[in-house]
Amino acid sequence: MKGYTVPTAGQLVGTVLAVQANFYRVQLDGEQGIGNKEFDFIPVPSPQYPVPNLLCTRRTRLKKIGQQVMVGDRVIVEEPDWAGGRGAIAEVLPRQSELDRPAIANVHQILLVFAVADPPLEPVQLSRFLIKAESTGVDVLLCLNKCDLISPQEQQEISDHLFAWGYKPLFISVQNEINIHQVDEYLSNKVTVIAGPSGVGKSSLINGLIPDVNLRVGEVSGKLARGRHTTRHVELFEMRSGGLLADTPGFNQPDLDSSPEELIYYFPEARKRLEVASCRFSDCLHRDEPDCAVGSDWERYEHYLEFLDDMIAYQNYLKQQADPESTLKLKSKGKGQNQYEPKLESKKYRRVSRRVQVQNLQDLYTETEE
Ligand SMILES: Nc1nc2c(ncn2[C@@H]2O[C@H](COP(=O)(O)OP(=O)(O)OP(=O)(O)O)[C@@H](O)[C@H]2O)c(=O)[nH]1
Ligand SMILES: [Zn+2]
Repeated sequence: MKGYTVPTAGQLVGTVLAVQANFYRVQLDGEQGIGNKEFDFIPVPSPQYPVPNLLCTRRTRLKKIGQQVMVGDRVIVEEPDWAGGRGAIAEVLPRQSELDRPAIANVHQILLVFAVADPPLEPVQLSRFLIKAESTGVDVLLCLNKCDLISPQEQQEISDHLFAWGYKPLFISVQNEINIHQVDEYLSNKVTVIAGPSGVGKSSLINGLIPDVNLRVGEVSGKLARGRHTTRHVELFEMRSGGLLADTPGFNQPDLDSSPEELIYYFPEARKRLEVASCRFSDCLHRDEPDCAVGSDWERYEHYLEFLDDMIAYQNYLKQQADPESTLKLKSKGKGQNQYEPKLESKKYRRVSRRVQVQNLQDLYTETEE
C-alpha cells in the first residue's frame, strides 16, 4: 500500500451515495484525487466500492439552517480523515433536479425497462410508466429486454409503434448479452434511476452493470434497494463505467398525480404538435374542443383520454376531500384504476394514506438521522 496524499488545492467535492444512520456515504470526484493515480487514499477500493468513499457527518451549521442532505446531493467535504475514511459535509451545492420517489437529487435520466415478452408488453402500462417518467422532467431512456424471445419482424413492429410515440427504444437481452455494453455506455458518468414493472429483468440487468452487487434474481429479498422494508431506502450504486445507478422500489402501476392540463405535454408526439400550433382555447383539454391543435389522429390518443379521466377523477376526489360534506369515497380497482363510491364512513383516501405512510416513514428516517 502506498502512502496517502491529501490534496491541498481546492475544495473536496463529492456525491452522496447513501444515507446510513447519522452518516452520509460520499463518493469524492475523480479530479479531487479519487481515480487519479497520484493519490492512493485509504479506504482502499473494494469490489463493493470501486471508488473509495468517505463516511461523513453533517456540519452543525447545516443542521441549524435546516439544510437536508439527500442521496445524489453534490456536497463539499471538509476535514477528511483519509486513514479513517471519514469527513464532514460542510455545504450542499444547488440541486439541478429532485425526484421524490425515490428521493434522489441531480438525477440525469430515468432508465425505463420493459420486456418485449414474458411478461407481455402492455401498451397502456408502458404508456403509464412513460408518462410518469416524463412528468419528472428528467430524460427518459427506454430499454426493451428479452429481445431473444421475439423475431426481428416483431421487433421492427414494436420499434415502429414506439417511434410514432416519440421514442427510440434500445432492444436488449440480458440473457444473451445483446446491447448490454450500449446500456453501460448510456449510463456512464451519469446518475440514472432504473424503473419498470416486475419480472422484466431489472435485477438481471443491474447484476450485469454493477460489480458484486449480488442481487438474487427472481427472489424477493436481497434485491437492490427493493424488497419488503427497503422502499424507503435509497442508494446510488457505482457502475464499472463510472455511472451511478439507483433502483426504484417495485411498483407495477405508477400513480399519475400531476394536473390534467399538464398531461398532454408528457406525450412527446402530442407535445410536438403544440410546439408548432396552439389550440383555440388556452384551457383546451384536447378532447373534442373546436380548433384543437392536438387532434385525435395519433396512436396513443386513447391512452391520453384514459389517463385524463383518471386525473380528472383524482382532482375531483381531492376537491371532495377538502369539502367536509363529501359523500364520495375512492375505491382502488388495482392496475391504477380508481372508482368513486358513496362514502359509508369517513375513511381516509387509501392510496394517499399509503403514500403518506411511506412519506412519514421517510420523514422518520430522515429525522432519526438528524
Ligand atoms: N428470455 C429472457 N429472460 C430474461 C432476460 N433477462 C431476464 N430474464 C428472466 O426474467 C425473469 C425476471 O428477471 P428479474 O431480473 O428478476 O426481473 P425484475 O425486473 O428485477 O423483477 P422484479 O424484481 O419483480 O421487479 C428471470 O427469470 C430472468 O432470468 C432476457 O434477456 N431474456
Ligand atoms: Zn387542444
